[in-house]
Amino acid sequence: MASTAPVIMRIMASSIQTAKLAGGIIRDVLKQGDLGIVDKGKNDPQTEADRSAQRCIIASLTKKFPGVKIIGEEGGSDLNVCDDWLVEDLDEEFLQKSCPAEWRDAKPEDFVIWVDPLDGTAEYTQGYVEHVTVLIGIAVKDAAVGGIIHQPFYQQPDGELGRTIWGLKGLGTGGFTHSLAPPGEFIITTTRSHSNALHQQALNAFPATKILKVGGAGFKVLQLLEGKAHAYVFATPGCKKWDTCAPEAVLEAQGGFLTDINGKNYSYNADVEHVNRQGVLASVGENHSELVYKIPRKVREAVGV
Ligand SMILES: Nc1ncnc2c1ncn2[C@@H]1O[C@H](COP(=O)(O)OS(=O)(=O)O)[C@@H](OP(=O)(O)O)[C@H]1O
Ligand SMILES: [Mg+2]
Ligand SMILES: [Mg+2]
Ligand SMILES: [Mg+2]
Repeated sequence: MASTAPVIMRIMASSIQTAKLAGGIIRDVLKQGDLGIVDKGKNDPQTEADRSAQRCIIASLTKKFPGVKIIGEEGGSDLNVCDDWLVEDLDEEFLQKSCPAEWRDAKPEDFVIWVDPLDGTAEYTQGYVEHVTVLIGIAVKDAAVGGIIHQPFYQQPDGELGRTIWGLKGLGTGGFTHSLAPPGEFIITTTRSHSNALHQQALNAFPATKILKVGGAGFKVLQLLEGKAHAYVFATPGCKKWDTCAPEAVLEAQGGFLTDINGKNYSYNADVEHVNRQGVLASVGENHSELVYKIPRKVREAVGV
């Protein structure tokens, strides 16, 4: 029987299942060995895994939600996919949850789904597979509201590969255990493949006890959620709306913040510029605005207030 749950609950439940299948495709491409790397720009690779995972996600979500706008990192995809790549089912456990009142009446035309089929592509090609995530972000009008972060290479205690983290503002999060980062330290997580002089100036302004250089916006936000870092700093343009929509929604559903370096949330409607011009600053604590003011004015002015 078709579910009568509100649209946002069905999009979330379908995205959970779709992200898992996309994760399997990403593992399969690596196993088979020919990554089919194409350079989209400087330090901006695309592989067969990015292309195939995107086709699976966009074809599945388009078929299930024909009235919803979907924007994927890898551009227009051929939606004519084999049945094995079409996800029909919804995550039943998620569907049992109660929909927060604020999203209950949202209509298909209110949504934009931002898809990053493989976040951390540079790291995927270099063997840092634990940094890789599949990101499906759900915006209602301007706001990032729901998100799925799937880690295809996460090893479960029973040996199974992959785990799926979700967050919906007003409902909460699932799929991981939230921990706070160690008090008395200040650990920053940041890019390992897209640094520059401006970004370095911002990093230098923080009293960091440790700097973790890892790939992907999804993985960095997981480090915040699991207490491995206190703040995620990226003080330069480069990452895009599909990098931040899902991580922002999951982090904020857990009480954290993901904003530009001026402390402002990005907009995620269908007409926004894809590049996050004012960088990224994310944290789990209640001192987010203090972090904003640590970034030197000259960095802020160069990136654009
Ligand atoms: N300068 C530049 N050029 C092109 N692409 C860029 C740039 N900076 C960040 N990104 C994209 O942002 C995603 C995360 O990359 P990083 O971990 O290096 O940076 S970040 O700190 O999370 O922004 C990662 O997304 P994926 O392409 O999905 O892997 C990067 O491609
Ligand atoms: Mg990319
Ligand atoms: Mg990305
Ligand atoms: Mg990507």
